[in-house]
Amino acid sequence: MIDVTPALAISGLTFAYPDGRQALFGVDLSIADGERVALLGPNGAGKTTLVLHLNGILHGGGGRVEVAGLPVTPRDRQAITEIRRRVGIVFQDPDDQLFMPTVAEDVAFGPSNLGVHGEELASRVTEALTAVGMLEHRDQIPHHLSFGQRRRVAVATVLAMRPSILVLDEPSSNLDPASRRELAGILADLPVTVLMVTHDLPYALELCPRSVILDGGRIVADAATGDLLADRELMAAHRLELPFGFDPSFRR
Ligand SMILES: Nc1ncnc2c1ncn2[C@@H]1O[C@H](COP(=O)(O)OP(=O)(O)OP(=O)(O)O)[C@@H](O)[C@H]1O
Repeated sequence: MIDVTPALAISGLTFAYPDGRQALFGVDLSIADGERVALLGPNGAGKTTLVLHLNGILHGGGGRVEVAGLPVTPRDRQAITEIRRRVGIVFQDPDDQLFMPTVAEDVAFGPSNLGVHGEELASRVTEALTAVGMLEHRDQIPHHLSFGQRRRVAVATVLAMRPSILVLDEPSSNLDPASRRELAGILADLPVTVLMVTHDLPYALELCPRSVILDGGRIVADAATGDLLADRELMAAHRLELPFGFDPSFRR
């Protein structure tokens, strides 16, 4: 039988911060295994709030989040450890994720905490660093690398956990054009389900066949990325702007 359990299933997710500000108003989102989806929306739309629910950092509102069929239940420590293995979040600032003396040790840190050791650990480190084109830097001090290289290593630290879904928060931010393009090539080849939060609409078009627009804590559109970006009224209504001169129809 074919397994049709979605990689991510969110239903009726609501959340208000302790100061009373409601950030999510009943979000429903299902992502199939192997899909690559961009999460778009203006500042303050609720994108980060949504992402922080995927591994239980934020919780306590209404609704349900399931990762590969496993409910995100933050009060169950064993379940949440498994969820944090399954949901790999690459935060915007790689320095939030790199703190060991060498690149290889940073990549080994997560899996070794889960009890992976010896040859299995070594092969995961090699595999993850190879996937991001950073194997030759394995013995370097992370903070001696360039920003773009550190972002790639941050992606490797998450890949080494063999996540069922990779969540990328603004992966192209602060990269020069060549690094941005190289990272796109790396991300396009990863055999993993991806949810990418981005304001970089050409990047969304290049990497994600499907996009979801979140605005005011609600999903307001969910369609093929090319179709969304070509809908000028929809884009303007949600403060989404393509770079000057960029024509999304060229890429479809
Ligand atoms: N810690 C907090 N306490 C209270 N309100 C918050 C907190 N964090 C975010 N918010 C509010 O929740 C709403 C959603 O914010 P969120 O950071 O999720 O938006 P975003 O879509 O990620 O924005 P951006 O594109 O600017 O990163 C905003 O109104 C924001 O002011």
